[in-house]
Formats: sequence, structure tokens, C-alpha cells
Amino acid sequence: MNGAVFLIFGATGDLAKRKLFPAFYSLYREGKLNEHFAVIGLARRSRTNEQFREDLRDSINEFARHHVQDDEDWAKFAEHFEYLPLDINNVDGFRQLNTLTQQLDVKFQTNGNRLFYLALAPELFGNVSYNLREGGLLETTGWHRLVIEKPFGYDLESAGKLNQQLRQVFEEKDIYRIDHYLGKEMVQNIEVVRFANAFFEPLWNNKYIANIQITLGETVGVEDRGGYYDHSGALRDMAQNHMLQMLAMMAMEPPSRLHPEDIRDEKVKVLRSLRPFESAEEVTKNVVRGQYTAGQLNGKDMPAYRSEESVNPESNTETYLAARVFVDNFRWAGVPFYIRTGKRLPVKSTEVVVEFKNVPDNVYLANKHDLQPNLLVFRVNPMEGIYLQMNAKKPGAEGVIIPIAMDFCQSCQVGLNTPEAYERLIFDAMRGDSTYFTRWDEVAHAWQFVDAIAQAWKENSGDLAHYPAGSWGPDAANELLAADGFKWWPVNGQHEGEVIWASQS
Ligand SMILES: NC(=O)C1=CN([C@@H]2O[C@H](COP(=O)(O)OP(=O)(O)OC[C@H]3O[C@@H](n4cnc5c(N)ncnc54)[C@H](OP(=O)(O)O)[C@@H]3O)[C@@H](O)[C@H]2O)C=CC1
Ligand SMILES: O=C1O[C@H](COP(=O)(O)O)[C@@H](O)[C@H](O)[C@H]1O
Repeated sequence: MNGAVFLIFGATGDLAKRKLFPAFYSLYREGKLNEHFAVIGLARRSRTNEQFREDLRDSINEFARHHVQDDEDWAKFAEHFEYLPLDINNVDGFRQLNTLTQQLDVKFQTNGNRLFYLALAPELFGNVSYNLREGGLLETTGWHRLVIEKPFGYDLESAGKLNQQLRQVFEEKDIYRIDHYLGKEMVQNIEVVRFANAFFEPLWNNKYIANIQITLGETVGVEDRGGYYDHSGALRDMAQNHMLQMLAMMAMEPPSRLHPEDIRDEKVKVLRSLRPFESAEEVTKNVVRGQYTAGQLNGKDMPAYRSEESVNPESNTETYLAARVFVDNFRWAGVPFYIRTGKRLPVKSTEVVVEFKNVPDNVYLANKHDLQPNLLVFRVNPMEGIYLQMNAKKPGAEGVIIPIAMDFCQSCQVGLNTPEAYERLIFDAMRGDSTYFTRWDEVAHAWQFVDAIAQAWKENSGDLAHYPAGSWGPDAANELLAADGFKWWPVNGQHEGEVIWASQS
């Protein structure tokens, strides 16, 4: 690693405080950031370097997985951080920023490498990139990379405009679009489990898989992001990005090489193969949307979405979505992918369940055993691990078959040592590895797919179902699977059937 100056735009904001600064500290503590780095925090409000470093220390103590040990250690880390008040619309401020960056480049020997992290509202991305160029910040011999946060646009058209603005200044290879789900340990593990195991790879197709279910459930409501969320909803906030990215990881073909572009090529082929919804009727038949009303969660009263701060009291924004999606290619023809996400659900849990088809009518089925399907579950969040359910003979009992499980709980083993998604992604951006960032064509295909849903909803607000906070969403989401002869499998370690053996070690 040859060092870099990191310029964090939006350094006084929530993302910087909760995710970015803690990630820098963990990288430093783990030796992944050597002494050749500097961080410049940028935002409009005034802060001295000392105040900024105090804020930094508070955020690390509150949110980082490594806490600050002693003052000497802290001082060594903190001296890499400086703050400059800057309004991104003020080009002169960028010239001043360039001078400071050059000084830090010399001081920490970072070879002219610069990473610009835009933890800002997307409307500001275009101006920042123009002003980076006008301010001379791209005139060094090192590399220049732009890391940007979601949401990347509001629909295909706005995303396209945003992309054009960025591309006037940066090449695609230097744009790192964050989807923090791609930084999660178990999402990255999907490809390893799929492609490194002889007993999964041959079965990974429509001959053996009945359906795939992706659940991304949250107990939280909209917290202090009501203004943003009411404009976005679950479709744009979660489905367009995290859910379709996970679907692509599950469905993609094996890449020919483990090169970022090869992996992204395979993912984009999946997104291109999503069967589009051609009419409002198709959307109604395949997509359920809901909004939470007042309810109870973990014994506490929860307000209705429409009573949340900064939310329109008559809002029709969806806080829940479930959909039946098909990938129209040779491997997946006829296999439904069911996706669901919602706020104020009973548990925080992200899981992907692969339900295998049952064995043919063999001697066991002929004997009228009620065989449970085999399940492979990727537990992404908060518990991390892999769960495999199969059928076996109940010990001692005559002819009784029961489901047993192999339950690998990775988070029980490595616990706090698992790097946080942002830590991993900042490290990758620093190394120039774009594998787990989204390329423009992926983003564009994902928008194209969800735009058809958004358009149908815009024309008909009548099919918004309501669900009480603390429930699993509208009944229509169960009916969606029941119509195909399936059901949602329980998540968060609450699987059905008599599990007689679970290994947690
Ligand atoms: N918070 C989160 O968990 C997540 C956030 N994101 C995305 O990250 C981005 C940032 O989010 P978040 O941190 O929550 O937002 P905040 O509103 O908390 O922070 C916004 C930051 O932008 C700065 N800012 C605003 N206008 C200007 C300006 N004209 N010039 C310079 N700085 C400016 C603000 O500082 P000041 O007022 O001092 O100028 C502040 O530091 C958004 O795109 C969001 O969607 C994505 C996923 C999760
Ligand atoms: O991007 C987002 O993700 C979070 C959920 O992320 P997780 O890592 O906590 O599962 C979600 O709450 C937020 O609305 C969305 O913008």
C-alpha cells in the first residue's frame, strides 16, 4: 500500500460519525493503514482541528469495535486528521483545500494519491467533482478515486444525469459506488460457498432449486431520516440496491477469473435478465407494498409511519415490500426469487434461504413420510453463519425421519473481530479493488427494473396495505408464496422442524 490523503466531504454528518471514522480507526489498529495516510474532514460548519479530533474520539468510543486505549496511542492516530471548513459550492475553498492536501501529502509521504469520499446528499456530487478539478486537486501523479454513497439517483433518468456529471471529471474505473451490503462478510461468502463446494455447485439451478428467499427485515422505523425516506420508500432505499445486489450474487454464473470486472460482468448479466414488469396488473400480481401503522414491538408502543417526524401525515410511501422476481435465463427459468424488506418488523434479520426441490417419489415418500425440503441459509445480519437443513433418521425410532441441521455460527466464533462493512470497503477502495462496488451498468439495470414498479404504484395508490408495527407485514406477502405452493421460511435462527443437532462451535 502506498498511502493516500482521504478527503471526507460531509465530515460532520451522521455517516462519518457512525461508520467512517470508526472504520478508519479499526483499519489503523489492525495495521491496514500504515503511517502514510492523512484524513481531511470537510463540511460547512466551523471546527478547529482540536474540536474535530475530539468529535472523532467520541465517535470512535461510541461506535468503533476497537476502543481508544491510551492517550499516547490516540495522539499518534489523531495527528493524521485535520479539518477545513468548506462549502462545496465555493471553488476558492477548493484551492485552499488543494494547498492543505499538498502539505499533508508531503508530511505523510502519500505519493499524490487522493481518495475523495462524498458522504453528502447526492445533489452535491456534481459540484464537488467539478470543483475538485477546478481547484487543482486532480493534478498530481498519484491515483484519484471518488467514493460515493447511495442513493445513486431517484430513478434511471436522474441516476443517468448524475453519472454524466461525474464522468465529466472521473473515469468509471475511478468511481467507487458504495453498496454497503456488498461489504458484509456473509454476502461476500455467497460466492465462496457456491463456487468452492462440489456439493452445491452442480445443484445450483432450476433442476434442483425450488425457490430462493431473500429477507431484509428491520425493527427500526425511519428514525431521524423521515424526510429522505418519505421520498424514497423501501423500493428505492433497499430493493434497488441491497436486495438486487444480493440476488445477483446468488444467481450469477461463475466468473472466469476473480477479477473485479469479471465478477461485475456476471452480476450485470443477472440484472439484465430480470423479467421486467410490463403492466400495472403484473406489478399488482407480483409485488406487495405495505406501510406500518401503530403497533407494539418488543413490548413497546410504536407510532404509525404517518406520525413519524418529517413524514407527510397522508403519505403513501411503502415501508414494506415483497416481490416475486424471475431471472429469465437458462439456469433460473421457472425459479421464483422472493424478496422482502420492511421497517418495524419483529426482528432485525437479513437471511437468504435456498429451498431445494424434494427428492422424487421414492421409497420414503411412498411411505408417506412428510419430508421437509433441504434448506441452505446464509445468515447475513446480525447473526452471521450458514445453516443447512436435511433429513435423517430419528435415532432409535423405527422409520421416523426428521429434519436435522448443521448450524455454523460464524459470529459466535469470530464475534467482534469481523470487520465492519465500511471498514472492508474503505480498505478495498484504498487498494483499488472495485469488486464489491457497483458499476454504472449494474446501477442502471437495477433502476430500470424498479422504475416499472414505481411507475405502476404512482398510477395506483390503492393497493398499499397496512400492517401493525411489530408484525411480519401484510398478509398479501404470504399469499404471494402460497399461490406457488411455498411459504416464507422463518428467519433469525427460528427454523421449523425438530432440529436434533446444531453445532455452534
Ligand atoms: N447516515 C447513514 O447511515 C447513511 C447515509 N447514507 C448516505 O450518505 C450521505 C450522507 O448522509 P448523512 O451523513 O446521514 O447526512 P447528514 O445530513 O448527517 O450529513 C450531511 C453532511 O453534509 C455536509 N454538507 C451539507 N451541505 C454542504 C455543503 N453545501 N458544503 C459542504 N458540506 C455540506 C453537512 O455538514 P455542514 O452542515 O456542516 O455543512 C454534513 O456533514 C447521504 O447521501 C446519505 O443518503 C447512506 C447510507 C447510510
Ligand atoms: O442503506 C440502508 O441500510 C440500512 C440497513 O443496513 P444494515 O446494515 O443495518 O442492515 C437501512 O436501515 C437504511 O434505511 C438504508 O438506507
